[in-house]
Amino acid sequence: MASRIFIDGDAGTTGLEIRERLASRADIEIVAIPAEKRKDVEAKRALLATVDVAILCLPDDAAKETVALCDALGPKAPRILDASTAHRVAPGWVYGFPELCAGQAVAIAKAPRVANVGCYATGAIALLRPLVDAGLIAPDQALAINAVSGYSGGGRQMIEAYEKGAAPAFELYALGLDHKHLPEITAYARLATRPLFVPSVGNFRQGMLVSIPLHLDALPGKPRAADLDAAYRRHYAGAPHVRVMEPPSGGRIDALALNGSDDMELFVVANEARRHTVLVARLDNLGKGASGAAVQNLDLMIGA
Ligand SMILES: NC(=O)C1=CN([C@@H]2O[C@H](COP(=O)(O)OP(=O)(O)OC[C@H]3O[C@@H](n4cnc5c(N)ncnc54)[C@H](OP(=O)(O)O)[C@@H]3O)[C@@H](O)[C@H]2O)C=CC1
Ligand SMILES: CC(=O)N[C@@H](CCC(=O)OP(=O)(O)O)C(=O)O
Repeated sequence: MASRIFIDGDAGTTGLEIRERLASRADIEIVAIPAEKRKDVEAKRALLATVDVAILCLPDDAAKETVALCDALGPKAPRILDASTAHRVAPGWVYGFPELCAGQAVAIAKAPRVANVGCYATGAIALLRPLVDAGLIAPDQALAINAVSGYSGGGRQMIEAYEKGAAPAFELYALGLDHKHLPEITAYARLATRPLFVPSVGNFRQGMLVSIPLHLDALPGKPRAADLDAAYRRHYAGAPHVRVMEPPSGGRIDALALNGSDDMELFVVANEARRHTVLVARLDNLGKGASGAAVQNLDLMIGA
């Protein structure tokens, strides 16, 4: 029997992308609230009681409201996959990043409530966690993470601002140094010291790079860049959506090259003579950074 899925927030950027990815699936029945009632609490409550999984593609406060509606349904509550930031480090929720560590995909498959990983966090944790687990980065290492995203990462309002020419071509933001992805990056990369995170947004719709510069001599055991690359290859062997790449021959990495894909690529670029390296993750913020990851998690949850 097909799994019944309700996408709460299906008119938004992430919701629409998920709907498109699921539209042709015979094993999934998408159920929806008529557009004019899409924020109506009673209509939501009634539908939630009839579905297997609710996927929340809402601002954080609205996601919390829908979770409260589910709580009130008791045994009739659907399983939840929340794409917002609201529950990523909350007790009782499983973090929706199947490649995080051995056992994470199984935990997602069984979980009643899964918090889909954040877009920047996907790149940052993918780069950091295997190296922390391998003892190549110390949990208390002083780290700085840089990133650039396409403007669709900011949802409908940012998309509208860029598309009417009312936004700068490129800017750094979150310069209060307290971006909303820092709690999940710190927790799931197993860091004891909160990293610095400097995101930026540019005048292109989608695409993302997350990069972490490191002095090799500041790392435990003073490894070679090849040791970091080898740790990634061990960690991601058999992961269908993550590829460890050779360093780019021209010394450049295009942020848009994975657009339209649900995969992520990792690079270890280095100047070994200088003992410098930069770890880079490339992804589509709407693909592996959001809707592609959500479908990957949903497939685990429904056993597809
Ligand atoms: N864009 C991205 O790259 C990523 C986004 N996310 C997360 O996904 C969530 C959605 O983001 P995104 O799709 O970008 O945002 P959008 O602003 O594009 O979409 C959000 C949608 O939710 C609707 N909405 C707001 N309140 C309610 C409600 N009470 N009931 C039903 N619908 C409601 C909005 O309608 P209206 O506009 O009319 O208010 C809008 O259609 C956010 O939490 C975001 O952090 C996660 C990963 C990446
Ligand atoms: C360009 C831009 O504004 N990006 C958003 C992050 C995208 C997003 O919504 O992230 P989640 O995966 O956590 O939902 C931001 O920095 O707030």
